[in-house]
Amino acid sequence: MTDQMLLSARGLTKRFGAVTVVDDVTFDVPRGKVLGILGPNGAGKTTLFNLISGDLAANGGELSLDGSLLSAEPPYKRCQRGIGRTYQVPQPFGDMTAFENLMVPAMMSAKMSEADASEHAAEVLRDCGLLARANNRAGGLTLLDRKRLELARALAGKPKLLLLDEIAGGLTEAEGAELVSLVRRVRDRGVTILWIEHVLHALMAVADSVLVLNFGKKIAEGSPDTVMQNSEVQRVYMGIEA
Ligand SMILES: Nc1ncnc2c1ncn2[C@@H]1O[C@H](COP(=O)(O)OP(=O)(O)OP(=O)(O)O)[C@@H](O)[C@H]1O
Repeated sequence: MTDQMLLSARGLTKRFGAVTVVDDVTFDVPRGKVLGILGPNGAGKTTLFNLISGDLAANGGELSLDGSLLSAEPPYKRCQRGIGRTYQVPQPFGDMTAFENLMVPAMMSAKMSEADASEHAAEVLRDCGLLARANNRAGGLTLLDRKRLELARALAGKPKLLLLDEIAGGLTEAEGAELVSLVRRVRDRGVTILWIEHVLHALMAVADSVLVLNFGKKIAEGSPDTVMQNSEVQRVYMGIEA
């Protein structure tokens, strides 16, 4: 590993009972780059995120961030170390406003003062197209706005590593293009991103490289073009037989 790598995984393994859902997975993510994660349903992609965010403990292997091991640190510690994530099913504090939802990670994870957090929260809401909803109760937002809020909450904690779990599904073409441009802006500010996404054209528009999982094992890794031409990826992910 070199100091150009923000995140490194070595032999990462997770079992549920007798089933190994993340199987000896090794990869590096260079700083400031976007790594796309692909794989069929049940391949272990979200479980991989849960291991990185600390929502689940691994059965084996090692993860390091910024050159130091992420051992048994709980999720809130990992947030404070700069890991932010979205969940497939948005998890806002439903009774708080959109703005208040952002104040929590800005103050608790990014450790900002109330005044700085407030300014940052407003900027993130604007970036994510939610400024007009700042004072709306999160639980009353539409699904699209809850998805935007999910991303905004992750950004409000000022992550250096951002884990995006299927944020493009169900968007119109224009909304998808807006999302791609937002992810690019975030990357251009120096944030390193891992993005699980089935909406391939959105992912391919941003990803610097792609890693493919199948039954928990890494089956391919490389540039988007190379990976999409890989015959095993075409077979397991796109159902194309050679
Ligand atoms: N807490 C759990 N207990 C038992 N099995 C689990 C648990 N979480 C996930 N699994 C199983 O682990 C496997 C991998 O699930 P995971 O959600 O990581 O897949 P995925 O690649 O993210 O799928 P999708 O694209 O459908 O979101 C699946 O077979 C799933 O049923």
